[in-house]
Formats: sequence, structure tokens, C-alpha cells
Amino acid sequence: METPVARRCRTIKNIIIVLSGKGGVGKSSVSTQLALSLYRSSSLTKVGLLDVDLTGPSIPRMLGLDGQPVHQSSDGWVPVFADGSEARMAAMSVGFLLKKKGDSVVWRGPKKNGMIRQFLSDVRWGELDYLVIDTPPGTSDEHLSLLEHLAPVHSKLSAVIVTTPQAVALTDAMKCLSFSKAVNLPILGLIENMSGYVCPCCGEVSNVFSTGGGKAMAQREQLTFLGSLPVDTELVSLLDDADTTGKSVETSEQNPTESSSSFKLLRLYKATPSADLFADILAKLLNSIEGLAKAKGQAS
Ligand SMILES: Nc1ncnc2c1ncn2[C@@H]1O[C@H](COP(=O)(O)OP(=O)(O)OP(=O)(O)O)[C@@H](O)[C@H]1O
Ligand code: SF4
Repeated sequence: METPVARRCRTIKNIIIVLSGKGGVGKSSVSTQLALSLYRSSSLTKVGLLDVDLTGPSIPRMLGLDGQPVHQSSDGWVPVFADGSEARMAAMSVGFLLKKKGDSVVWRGPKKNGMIRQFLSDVRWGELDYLVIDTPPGTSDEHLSLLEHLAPVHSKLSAVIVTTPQAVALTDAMKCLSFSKAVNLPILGLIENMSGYVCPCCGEVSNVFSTGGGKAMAQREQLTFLGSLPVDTELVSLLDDADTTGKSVETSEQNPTESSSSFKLLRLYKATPSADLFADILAKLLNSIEGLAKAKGQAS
């Protein structure tokens, strides 16, 4: 019999799980950028962004949606739409359900498991081309719950690994890789975040710390290297600023596919150095998705 999760996922084409071995390497910001870039890739693309980092939800803040309410309808929870009435970019996070910003979630495994099941079965995701799932660092209960609930739609799943170039992060990224192999989760590729530094004055990228560790790991492990993202001060102030949606962007380029009042974050994001770099990452990622679909087609 079809599970409630499988029923809800019928209308979702691809589910991309974003993993990182270590905390703080930029997994949530990469998940946000991935969702924004997919949204921007065409005026028809529908994207969902699900935050299952239950104890440290940062997606509402990064999307500038802190404090937005989630409504209950007869058909389940209505996600928060980052693009307002256009309704092509849905987001869901425990952060939307907390009474006060800064409230903490102190839950044991079974409660976390129940919440993840509800996110997958009770949220009215509707038709989605991509559901991007931001996970906590490491490979924890949340990852196992996710995979257990998504088992009936395993063929729609794939993952992206985010690391920083430092040796300690790479060692932890290797753990993600062995986890993915153990649970038969295809990896679309690896992203090296905080690789070099973008000068806020001239945009020049300098290698303040080590770089290239992610690329070397990808080559060694025969993974697709999706690209590197430098430390970008414009991006950090954009993603960390809860008032993003209130900022004035009246001078930015007008795109008829975007709602003028409700999706200011997207226009602000477009102007960061990371957005251009992410466009290359997205192209490679879409290529990996296509390659995976072909491989599955040949296998069946
Ligand atoms: N390329 C980047 N340039 C500048 N700042 C970045 C970059 N990537 C991430 N950050 C910043 O680093 C901080 C941590 O990023 P983020 O929350 O995405 O990491 P994380 O891996 O999801 O952390 P955790 O899962 O441990 O909560 C945030 O303040 C974020 O804005
Ligand atoms: S990268 Fe260029 S603008 Fe930036 S600090 Fe160096 S010299 Fe100055």
C-alpha cells in the first residue's frame, strides 16, 4: 500500500539531499543558493526547500522569511512561499513553527522522526521539479529518518556533498560519502565552499587558506566536482540579514518573472559574486541529474 509520504511525493520529480560532514561549512547557504538558482533557471521551474536541521534551522532567516506563519489547510500544512503569489518556491522549516525566534528545539529521536515524517507527508508541496533538503551536519538520526520515510521513492533521491577545503572537513566529508554508499544514495557531486576570499573592493579572489582539497577528493573518489565558492562578504550579509526582504532594491534590474514586492532576496542574491559562480555549479549539477536519469533508464 502506498505510504502517505509516497503519495505526497508523487508530484515531486527530484529530491536533492544536501549533506556535509562538519557543521558550519555552509550547507544551509549552499541549499538556499541551490534552491534560488533552480528557481531562477526557468520561469516554470517549481522548487521546494525543506529544512530538516531541526535543532538549528536557518532556512527561514536565509530566505528572509523569519516569523512567517505556516497555515493549516484541509489538505495539510501550506508551506511558506518565498516568491509570494507566484508560488514557485515553497519553504518549510521547524523555524516557522516556533513561537519565538531563538526558541530552541530539544527533542529526542522519536519526536524528530515524527516531525520529518510530517514534513514529507503533511506539507502541501504540490507539483515540484526539485525538492532540496537541507540536513544537519554529519550523518545522524535525521538522515536515517529521511531515508527511511523516502524509501518508497528512492529512485527520485540524490545528494550533494558540501565541504570546506580544510583537511578536517574533508575527512568528515569522506564519512558522508561512505554513508551515501551504504544507503545507496547517488551523489550528484561535491561543492567546495569558502574556498578563497572575494575582495569586497575589486572582486579579486585570493587564496587566504588552502583551496583545492574538495576538487582533489572528488577526483580521488570519482565524484563530479561541481565547483568552489569563495568566502563572499556580500553573500554573508545577505543571508545573515533577517531584514533582507525589507531592504530597498528598487534600483535593481526588473525581471518580469519575479514578483516585485515579495522576492527581493532573489534580486539581491543575483548581484553577489557567488551567484555567477553558482550558475556554473548549477549547470554541472543539472548535467549530473540528467546522467543519473539516463543510467537509471538503462538499468531498468
Ligand atoms: N561562501 C560563503 N561566504 C561567506 N560566508 C558564508 C559562505 N558560506 C556560508 N557562509 C556563512 O557561514 C555561516 C555558516 O553557514 P551555514 O549556516 O550555511 O553552515 P552549515 O554548514 O549549514 O552550518 P550548520 O549545519 O552547522 O548549522 C553563515 O553565517 C553563512 O552565511
Ligand atoms: S584584492 Fe585588490 S582591492 Fe582587494 S585588497 Fe587586494 S589590491 Fe585591494
